[in-house]
Amino acid sequence: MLARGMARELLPEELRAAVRWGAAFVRARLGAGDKERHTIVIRRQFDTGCYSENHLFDAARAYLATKIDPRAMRRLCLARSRHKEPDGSSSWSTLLCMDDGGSTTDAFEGVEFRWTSIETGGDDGKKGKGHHRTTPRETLELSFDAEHTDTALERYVPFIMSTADQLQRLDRALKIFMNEGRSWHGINHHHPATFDTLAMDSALKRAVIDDLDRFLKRKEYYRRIGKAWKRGYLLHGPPGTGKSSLVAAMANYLRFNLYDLDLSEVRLNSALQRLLIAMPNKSILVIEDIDCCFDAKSREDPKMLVSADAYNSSDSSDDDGHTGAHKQQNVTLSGLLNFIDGLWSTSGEERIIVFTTNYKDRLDPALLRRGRMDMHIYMGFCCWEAFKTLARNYHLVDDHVLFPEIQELLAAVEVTPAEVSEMLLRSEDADVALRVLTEFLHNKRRKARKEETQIKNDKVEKAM
Ligand SMILES: Nc1ncnc2c1ncn2[C@@H]1O[C@H](COP(=O)(O)OP(=O)(O)OP(=O)(O)O)[C@@H](O)[C@H]1O
Repeated sequence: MLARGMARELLPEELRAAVRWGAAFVRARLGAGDKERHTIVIRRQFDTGCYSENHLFDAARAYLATKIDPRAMRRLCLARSRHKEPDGSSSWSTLLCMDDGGSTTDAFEGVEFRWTSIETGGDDGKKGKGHHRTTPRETLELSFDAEHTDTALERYVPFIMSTADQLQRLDRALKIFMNEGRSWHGINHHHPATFDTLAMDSALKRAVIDDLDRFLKRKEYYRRIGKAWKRGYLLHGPPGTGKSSLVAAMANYLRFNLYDLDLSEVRLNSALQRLLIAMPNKSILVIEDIDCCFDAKSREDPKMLVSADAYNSSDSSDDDGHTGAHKQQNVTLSGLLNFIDGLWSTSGEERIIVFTTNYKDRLDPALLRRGRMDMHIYMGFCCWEAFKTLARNYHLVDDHVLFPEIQELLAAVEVTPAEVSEMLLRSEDADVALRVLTEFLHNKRRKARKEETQIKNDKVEKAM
C-alpha cells in the first residue's frame, strides 16, 4: 500500500499506464500456456497441381518484411533482386526476411499472431555421384490462440494478401500504355506530378483525393448495389492549367497504370472493344480532348450511334471490318459510353476513366448527363493559392517581397499555371525568377488593357 501510494505521488499517469499494460502483458504471456494454440502452415511450394507456387507464402513474406525489426533479430536474410523493364531500364528491390528458426509477433485487431520461419530437408552438404541436390522446404508457420481461428482465416490472411498486393504496386514502376493498332504498348511512366506539387484550389484538391479514397474503399458497396466498380472524371479548363498533370498525380497517388487511348487510331467498335477488354484492373483510362474525338455528323445522326446490343452481337467480328453490317460502324461517343458502361460492368473492376477537354461547352450532352462522369473538375487559371504551390515547388519559397505585387497581378490577369511555371523556371535564383514573372504579368496586364481599349473603340466606331 505504501509503495502504491508513493507511486501515485511520484510517477506520472503515462508511466503508471505503461506499468499496468506491462503487468497485463506478462500475465497474458504466463497464462498463454494454458490456452490451446492453432497453427497455419504456409508452404512455399507444393509438389504438384496449381498450388505448386504458393502466392500466400510470397505475400506473407513481403508483409512480414515490413514488420520485422532488424535490431531485434539475431539472424536475418537479405535478398536483392534486379527487374529488367521492357524499355531496357532496370530497378532494384530489397527483401528482408527471417532465417530458418526466426520468429516475430504481429498484432491484428487486438489478437497476437506469432510467425515462425522453418526450413526442412534440403541438401545437407553431401556431394558425390548419384547424389541429387535438393532444395530445402521453406515454410512459414502462423500460430495463435484457437479462439481466434476465424479472425486469422477470415480477416488476417485476406488483410495480408491485400497489404502485399499494395506493397507490390508501390514497388513496381508505373507504366503508361498507348494504343497501337489493336493492342496496348507500354513504357515506364515517370511523371513527377503529385497532389503536393499540383497547383490548384486546395478545397477542390482535397475533394478529388477524398473521392479517390472513397472509391478505393467501396468494393463491397459497388458489388451490393450491382454497379461496375469504376469512377469517371471529366477534367475541363483552358490549355496549360494542369489537366494532364492531374491525371499523372492520380496515377501516382493510386499507383495505377495509365492507358492513354488515342481514338483517332481506333476505327471500329470491335477494335475499341478489344482494347477496353485488354485493360487490367487497377488502371486509368484517359481520353484527352474528348471534344475533338467525335465529328458532329456522328453526333447528329442517331443511326450512327452504336447501341450496347450492337456491340454485344459483334463478338465474332474481325478488326478489319470486312464483313457484316455493324462491323463497319465507326467509333462513336455513344458506342464508347456503351462499352464502358456495359463491358466494364461484366469484366474487371477498380477502374478509372478520365476525359479531358479544353471546351466543356462543346461536349456532347450524352457525356454531361447526370451519372455519366461522376465528378467534373475545373482546372482554372493560376490563382494566388496555386501560385504559392508553384513558388514552393520550384524555389522552396513561402514568402518574398514581390509576393504582394504578384498577388495583385494574378487577380487582374488570366495566366495559366503552365505560363507561371515557365517563368519560374527561367532562373534558379528565386529573386531573378520572381522578377521575371512579375515583369511577365505586368506585360500581360498592359496587353489585356490595350485589347480592352481597342474593343471599346471598335464599338464606338461601329455605333457612329
Ligand atoms: N495546375 C498545375 N500545377 C502544377 N503544374 C502545372 C499546372 N498546370 C500546368 N502545370 C505545368 O505546365 C505543364 C503543362 O501542363 P498540363 O499539360 O498538365 O496542362 P493541360 O491542362 O493538360 O494542358 P492541355 O490542355 O494543353 O493538354 C505541366 O507539365 C506543368 O509543368
